[in-house]
This record gives sequence, structure tokens and C-alpha cells, in this order.
Amino acid sequence: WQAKIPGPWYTNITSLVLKYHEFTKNRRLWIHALHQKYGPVVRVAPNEVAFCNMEAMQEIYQSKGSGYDKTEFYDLFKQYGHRTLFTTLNKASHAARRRILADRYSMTNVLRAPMLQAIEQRASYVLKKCQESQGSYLDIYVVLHCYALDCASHFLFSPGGTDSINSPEDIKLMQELSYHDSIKQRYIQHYWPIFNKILPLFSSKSVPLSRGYVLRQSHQEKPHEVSLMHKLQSNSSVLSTIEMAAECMDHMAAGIDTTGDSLCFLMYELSLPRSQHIQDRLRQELVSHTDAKIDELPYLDAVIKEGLRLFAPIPMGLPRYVPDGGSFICGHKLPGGSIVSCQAYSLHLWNTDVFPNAESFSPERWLEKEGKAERDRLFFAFSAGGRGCIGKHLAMVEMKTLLRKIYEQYKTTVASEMNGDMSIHDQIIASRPKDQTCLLVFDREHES
Ligand code: HEM
Repeated sequence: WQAKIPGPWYTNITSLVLKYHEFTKNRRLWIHALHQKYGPVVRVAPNEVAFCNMEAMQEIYQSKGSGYDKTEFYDLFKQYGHRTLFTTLNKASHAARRRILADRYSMTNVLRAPMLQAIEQRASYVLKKCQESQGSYLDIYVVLHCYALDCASHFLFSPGGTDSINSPEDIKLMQELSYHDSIKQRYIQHYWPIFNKILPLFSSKSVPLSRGYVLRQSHQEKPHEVSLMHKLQSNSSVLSTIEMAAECMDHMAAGIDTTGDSLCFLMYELSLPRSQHIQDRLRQELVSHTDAKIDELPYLDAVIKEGLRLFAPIPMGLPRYVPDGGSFICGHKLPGGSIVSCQAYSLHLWNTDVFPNAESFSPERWLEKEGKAERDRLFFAFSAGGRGCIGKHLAMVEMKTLLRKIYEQYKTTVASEMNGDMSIHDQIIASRPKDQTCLLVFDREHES
């Protein structure tokens, strides 16, 4: 069957080239280049095919609700040795876990007063940092990751959330979780677990502070009723304390870099000279609708979606197994057990019929009525279907709240001292700004 799938000849006989690109942090770009050359279906290894169109995306991730089962690649993300919502492989165990957690992540819960006020308070701490940077610049990479950690940990453990924006102790958690480069070790762990056992050199970076913090919070006696820990503890007959900790550790990690990096890429783009007119239009909407609810600001929504389209923090393929008995995808018959995936990066850039001028940052595209349904369906930053991001409402509310506060009052530009590289740099399924630094100048435009 492989021979009938388009792709370079060597991918028919070896997976070594794919592995080479994974180790050199080039999987995403290599696969994207193959799509440009061979089209929306491309063989990347004898047993693995990448797709980049709507039909394949819906089949792999949305058929029968949650699409195909995950592969053992996700074992890399086990926490304290336990499977979590993210790392369960098959549908049945995933659905059972998701049922326990879903209502806490609903938009209704995220918008409840105690949650929203806590997010607003953390956004005002960020604003204070912007204010203090007047006359100089602010490294937003740091402060945005602290903001994402503080919001997520509040959601998980309130009242036990972190205050890393203000506390030198708590900022260590953000540093431990966000500044690491473990891609090679993790691929070794995935492909050759034996090396991992005999050569400790290769084992992934540990995160002792974060693990300790999460374990302590999991023993909390009275978590707030809007928090995830409250929900987990009320299911203590199903989950042990260590399983609750594993679940929360996973969500904390899932919530920091994704939201922090998205905001960082987006604010950098908005601060470039070419985007000043976008910033002006955004500010115009914000200052003329100061009483609007957070989800009643269409341009703000469009700016964030466009940021997530061009700089999806999880831009790489999300691997799934073709079910037993095989399936037909885009006219190709694939046997059960072969690996298939779509990557957000290519879905968002390659389909120029849905996203014309796909390389350019243009929030306006999201406001056009024509093609709206297609755009929304192909938007893959949060993945899609029953295994899509459970934290997406929380993330959107965090991002909207912060950007609203900042751009209501400030104009941002890139500092002349900024020489960090902001290009998209791959980690394992996620990516981040290459040099993990982004210096912006905040000039006050309007009084609050
Ligand atoms: C801009 C921010 C975010 C983006 C772009 C994002 C993206 C994603 C994507 C693409 C997936 C699917 C991954 C896969 O199938 O391998 C995912 C899953 C997940 N995300 Fe997010 N995420 C964001 C924020 C958050 C936040 C704030 C949380 C929680 C605090 C969170 C928790 C999770 C969890 C628990 C899953 C696993 C869901 C499941 O398997 O049912 N994410 N996210």
C-alpha cells in the first residue's frame, strides 16, 4: 500500500530520514515542504502518512466524535508514571476521564465571577509591569509565561494558585517548566527506551519544584468549588491522589507554554512596524466598547485567531493509529495500525483556497462572511473533535482579558535592544520563540 502514496522514494523503505528531521527539530518544516511538493497526502515513513486537507483532518480527528486512537508517542507525556486525559490512548478510557473534567472547562465555568476576577487580577499585575517599564522595555516572554502559569494554577488549585508575576519563589516554577530543551532526549526515550535506561545522560529534564508544588496542592483540604481540584477530589472514589496530581501536572504544563507562547508571538507581530495599523484598529474597538463583555469584541477575537493560525503553539502532527480493519482517507486505502497525522502549521498555510495570502498576518480575514464556515472548520490550533483542547475557553479568556487591558492603554513597539530570534522553534509537538526573549516598549496611548 505504501508504494501508492505520493512521497520521496526513500520514505518507502526507511523511517530514518523522518527520525533525522525529528532530531534536528525540522519535522514540521520538512513535512510542510513535502506537502508543497507532493500535495495533501504524503508518505513520511514506510508506516506513516501526513495529510493536510479538511477531509483527512475530519476523518482522523473527528470521525465517531474523537477520531482515531492516539499512538504510544503520548507515553512520553505520562505524569508520575500515570496516564492522564492527554495521554490515554483509547477512546473508552479517554471518554470516561473527559466526562469527569469537562464541566470545569466549560465557558460557563470559566466566566464565573471568581474565575474571571482572578484572571483580571493577574492581567492587572502584568499591566503594572508594563507601567513600570515606561522609559525602557519589558521582556514579555517572561511576564506572559508567568501570567499563563498563574491563571492555569489558579484554575487548577484555587486558592492555592501561584503568583509568579510578583513572587521570586514562584517564578522558579515557570523557569523550570518553560526553559528546557529536551527534544532529543524525548525522541530517544520514544524510539530507543533502552538507551534511556542505561544512559541517564539521555533522560528528560526533571521538574522537581513543579512536581512538589502540584503534589502539595493535590492534598489541599478545601479547594474552591470552581477549581479543577475540587472536581477531582469529589471523584476521589475513581481517582487516587497521585492520579489527581498527574492530571493537574499535565494541565499546568499544557497551559503555560501554549498560552504564553501564543501571546508572545502575537504581541511581537502586533508590535512590528507592518502591523501598527492592526494595533490601531484593535485599540479603536477596545476604547469604543469599554463596557462590552469579553466575547463581544469581534476584532479582538479575529486578532487572536489569526495569531493562533500563523503561530500555532502546537504546530506539529498529532499522531493517530488507523483503526483495525483499515480505512480510506482521501482515496487511499491504509491498513490498520499505520500512523496518520495532520499538522496545524500546514493546514493553516497550505490551504490557500480557505486562507488566501496565507503567509500574511491579516485578522480581517476572520471577519469576512464568505467562507466563514470553512475557515472555522480548518482552524486546527486547538485540534478538533473529542480529543481537541479541553482548555481552549480558558486560554481564549486569558488571552482576551490580557490583550484588552494592554491595548486599551498602550501602543507597543519592538525595543531597539531586541536582538532575540523570534522564529518558530520546534520542541516535541509544541514550538516556541527560538531565543525565548521578546523586548517590547510600552507607550501610553489612553488613560484607563
Ligand atoms: C493557546 C492555548 C492553547 C492551545 C493552542 C492548545 C492546544 C491544544 C491542542 C492542539 C491539543 C491536542 C493535542 C494532541 O492531540 O496531541 C490540546 C489538548 C489539551 N489541552 Fe490545550 N492548548 C492551549 C491551552 C490549554 C490550557 C490553558 C489548558 C489547561 C489549563 C490546556 C489543556 C489541555 C489538555 C488537558 C489537553 C488534552 C485533551 C484531551 O486529550 O482530551 N490547553 N491543546
